[in-house]
Amino acid sequence: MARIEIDRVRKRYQAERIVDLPGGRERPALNGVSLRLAQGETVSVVGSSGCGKSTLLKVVAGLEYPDEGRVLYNDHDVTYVRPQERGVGMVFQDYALYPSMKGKGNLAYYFEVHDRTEEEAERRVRETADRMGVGFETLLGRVPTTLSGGEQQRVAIARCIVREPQLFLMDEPISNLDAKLRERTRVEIRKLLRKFTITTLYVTHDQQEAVFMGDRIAVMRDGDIEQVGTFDELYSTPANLFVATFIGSPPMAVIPATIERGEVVVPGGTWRLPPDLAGKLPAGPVRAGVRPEGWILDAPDGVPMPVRHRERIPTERATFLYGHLGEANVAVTAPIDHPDRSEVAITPDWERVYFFAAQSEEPLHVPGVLELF
Ligand SMILES: Nc1ncnc2c1ncn2[C@@H]1O[C@H](COP(=O)(O)OP(=O)(O)OP(=O)(O)O)[C@@H](O)[C@H]1O
Repeated sequence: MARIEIDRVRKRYQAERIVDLPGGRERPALNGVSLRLAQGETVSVVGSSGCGKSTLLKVVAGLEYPDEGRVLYNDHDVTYVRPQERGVGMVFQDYALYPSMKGKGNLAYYFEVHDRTEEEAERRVRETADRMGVGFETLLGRVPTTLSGGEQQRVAIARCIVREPQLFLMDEPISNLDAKLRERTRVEIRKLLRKFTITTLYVTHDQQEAVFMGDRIAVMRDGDIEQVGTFDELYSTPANLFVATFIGSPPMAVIPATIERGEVVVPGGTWRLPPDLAGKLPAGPVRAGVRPEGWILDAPDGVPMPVRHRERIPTERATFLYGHLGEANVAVTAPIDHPDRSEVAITPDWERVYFFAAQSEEPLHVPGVLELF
């Protein structure tokens, strides 16, 4: 197990394959990324396609070398150490099991190529199988083609664990599985990670999976990490508008607004600001950010919102009402028995509303945070 430090890593692929940004600018796959993982911690790396997640993982594994920056395991600089000397276990989307070997052979192969004794291999495979939990033993006697995707992924994970890696690197390990199996397998992986407490970097494009797996979550965009934190930190104190809208489902509504004489003017109406907020926000255009649970329904100063559709969430005893204010998509949490109406009136709960600059992603006001200026 190791403490990992990724220190200002920059990685640019060959010029002809670099992604172009609008305006002819080019950007590297990693743009000076820093991240620390505590011993035994799982950090999820989440972001949309092409943002650099896999490249980050490859640099940490030693499969790619950075142009600048360093990677340290327990304070040792391993930036240019070969992957096989780093003690990392890697699990990818395609299971990459040795197809001709049974589960047991897949686990024991490492000991064979490293000239370890058969007794050691036997003992370690047995210990790992025991720790992998119920039903794993039976997978040892089967070849990969006879296993389901989830089973193959369990064998792939066990094949890493049997080598006692310092670090686990997982890149979309369950994205090839169907929805039901994905759910089951993610619970299983999470349990294993907790049980073995191996430091893990877990890459996914799925926000919910990132939240489920990670002790902390790193949100990436265009080669940069925008913010790292627990789900609660990212949800309640997002560093910018991108993180605010990326984390949370349904997402935060972002409503173009104008601050004028202590009021917020939005498409379809006006809300009066409480005095502390009125004194804090600059007059002129801003963007108001409100999460589904941050609305008050049918207050006297509510702005009308036509309800386009409703989604009942029985497990939460709630209904989401979806509509628009101007161009902005809005989701509102309502009680499960909220009457089916074509229009509701909505007012932000001022204790929960965010304000962002109109032209940049900078937060102007984050609820619960006293001073941003
Ligand atoms: N071998 C390569 N050569 C050239 N460009 C590459 C190479 N690998 C990745 N890239 C580019 O670098 C950027 C980051 O890619 P990367 O695979 O790290 O993103 P990602 O976030 O993992 O994406 P995805 O979720 O689609 O796998 C992308 O623009 C990609 O096209």
